[in-house]
Amino acid sequence: MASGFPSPRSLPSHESLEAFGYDASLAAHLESGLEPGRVVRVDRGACVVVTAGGTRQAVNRLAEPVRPCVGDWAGVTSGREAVVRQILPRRTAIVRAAAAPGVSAGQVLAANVDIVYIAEPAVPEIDLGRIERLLALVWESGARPVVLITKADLAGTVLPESELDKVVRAAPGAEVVAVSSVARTGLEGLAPLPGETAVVLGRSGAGKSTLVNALAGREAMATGEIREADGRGRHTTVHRELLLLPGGGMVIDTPGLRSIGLQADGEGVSRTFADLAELAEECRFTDCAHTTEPGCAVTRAVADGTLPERRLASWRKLQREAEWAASRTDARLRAERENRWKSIHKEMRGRNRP
Ligand SMILES: Nc1nc2c(ncn2[C@@H]2O[C@H](COP(=O)(O)OP(=O)(O)OP(=O)(O)O)[C@@H](O)[C@H]2O)c(=O)[nH]1
Ligand SMILES: [Zn+2]
Repeated sequence: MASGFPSPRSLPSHESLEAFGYDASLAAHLESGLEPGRVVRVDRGACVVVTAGGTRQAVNRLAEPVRPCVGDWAGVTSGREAVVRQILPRRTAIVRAAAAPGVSAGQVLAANVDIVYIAEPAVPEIDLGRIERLLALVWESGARPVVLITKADLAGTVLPESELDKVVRAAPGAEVVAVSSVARTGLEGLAPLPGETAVVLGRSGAGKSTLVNALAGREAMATGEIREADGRGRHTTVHRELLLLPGGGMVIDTPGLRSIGLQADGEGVSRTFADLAELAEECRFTDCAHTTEPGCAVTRAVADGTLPERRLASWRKLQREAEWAASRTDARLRAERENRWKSIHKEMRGRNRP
């Protein structure tokens, strides 16, 4: 199903809602009178849900300003078309800052995922900063990141150890694997376990859809050529889609990410730079800014080559961005609170009038 919506169909016998990960703790949140369903495809606002009765197109009738996103568990009423009336609490959510200026709420890229494959191609060159940025997003979400250096077959017979080592050092706490979807290397043991959901994130042309097809064992997603000039992709995938894999896990393909803005100032950045945080504990001053302070363990590590200067700069940049995003969120929440109070006061004044 590379393009177009599926016509309503019944679930094959091996596909039940449990196969998509439905369980008692989700059922506990379902409003009475609604049927559970998982959002398996989102394409410019239109979505497809899978319910016990089959897969069908859905329309959104949610009261709150929440948009269903791929991976969501929904409460629906269903006829020929399903109607989404509730979104069950998300266990995890991959959220990036909204691209549009003036909009402070983030965009949920995928929900209820256990694993995020961060796809970064080995050629023309590995962008460590992009990996760190995505790692911050993933650690923040509650899902487990796995960094995949894709197209390893194009980087010589094996990806040089030194290259891979740089990635490992930029991704403390995360698994790093060199893979080739074409030569089928590095894929063993990669697929999510039965009931688990993975999502692939990365820039256009990183090989996300090719990887999803390799895991699915069929051409489920269309793949694209990359531009000769700059080795970038052409944004072949335009929708987000969840597939059930032969092994029982699920994987979500997504369109190439143009921007990866950080949304919150939580655990994300500090976990991504856990090595730096550990070094900073050894600085003489607890409020060390790691610039010109004497006894700074961070600048010492840069000087003796154990910490790449690039990584320190990347940390500063992402931290500043996350703090700024958090302060904007605070300002927005404050404004919303004030507006709510204003309208309550106005209403009370109206009521007290004789
Ligand atoms: N040699 C080689 N080429 C690959 C590999 N994986 C993907 N490619 C090629 O890279 C190009 C882009 O792959 P896609 O899978 O379409 O990339 P994508 O990340 O899904 O791109 P968008 O859908 O635009 O976001 C295609 O020409 C693929 O054949 C690989 O492991 N080895
Ligand atoms: Zn310091």
